[in-house]
Amino acid sequence: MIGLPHLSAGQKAEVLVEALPWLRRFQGAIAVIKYGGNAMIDDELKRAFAEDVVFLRAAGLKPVVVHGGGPQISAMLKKLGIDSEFRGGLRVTTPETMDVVRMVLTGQVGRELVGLINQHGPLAIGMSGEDGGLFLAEKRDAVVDGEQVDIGLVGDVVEVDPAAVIDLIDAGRIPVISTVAPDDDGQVLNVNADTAAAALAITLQARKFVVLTDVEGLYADWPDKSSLLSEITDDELETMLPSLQSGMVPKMEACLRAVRGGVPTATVIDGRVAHSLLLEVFTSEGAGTMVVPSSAQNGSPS
Ligand SMILES: Nc1ncnc2c1ncn2[C@@H]1O[C@H](COP(=O)(O)OP(=O)(O)O)[C@@H](O)[C@H]1O
Ligand SMILES: CC(=O)N[C@@H](CCC(=O)OP(=O)(O)O)C(=O)O
Repeated sequence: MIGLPHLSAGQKAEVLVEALPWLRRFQGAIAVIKYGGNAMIDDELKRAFAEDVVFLRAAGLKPVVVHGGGPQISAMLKKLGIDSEFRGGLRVTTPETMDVVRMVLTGQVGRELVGLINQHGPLAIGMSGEDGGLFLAEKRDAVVDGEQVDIGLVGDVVEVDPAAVIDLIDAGRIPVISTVAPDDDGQVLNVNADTAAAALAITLQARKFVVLTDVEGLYADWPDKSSLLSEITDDELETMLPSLQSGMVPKMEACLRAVRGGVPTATVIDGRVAHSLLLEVFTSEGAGTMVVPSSAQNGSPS
């Protein structure tokens, strides 16, 4: 975990004052926050994430957490001696793998996050795409070197019924969502968490979509560390998408989809930095890479 330098009283006051316009701008706003499994590195970081989410709620935002758990699923599959591979950033999912995905995401990762948030009060309620008809999924292929490849029980969200999530938000709760989702026949599919989070952000008309991962943001020329982008438009991102690799493919596709779907900004931030979520929401510098519509300038808060 990366620590913060010691601040004087004056510097602390400055930080609080700087937050004021952002607190005003985001009063009552829904923020969909995707917490990637690769960013859940240690207990302290997970605790800091839970604090940030509770802070957002206390500051008058309406946070909705959508979590991943890719590394946690891989660890469990390994423990059980089940082979697993990714194609085009998506896990090849057999029926046996699907059982493990569901168990780990909903029964392990989701439970842990709910527990951490609820150390601050009875706020978080865990649910999956199966609960209250939240997500309807449809089987999808992966695209590898321009070819469609069958990757088994993997789906894309095709419909979102946000009623259950809205009920929770209206009751002052923080929904914590895992992204397994049934298809039309009730077959449960493995849905990439970035993809599902974007679909939910669009349906909820979220004012912010923030994705926590294990890099500083999007690099124009990965892995050249000097090529980190602080802002990119949706059109620029579309042009760049075919050159992206591995987990960045579904992640940046999700950001593009969210912004094109009406979410004002989508930001990829470094989940390995404690409280990066607060920096992103409440400071003028922000954090990570922000995707903005080509037609809009992000600018400063009003
Ligand atoms: N252009 C790029 N910019 C940043 N990261 C990239 C890029 N291309 C590939 N990556 C890789 O994508 C990873 C993030 O995706 P992923 O591992 O799926 O994270 P998460 O579990 O948070 O969804 C990074 O750790 C990095 O190794
Ligand atoms: C289809 C697919 O790849 N599903 C993902 C679901 C979890 C996820 O997306 O987790 P992260 O956000 O931590 O990557 C998987 O099985 O790993």
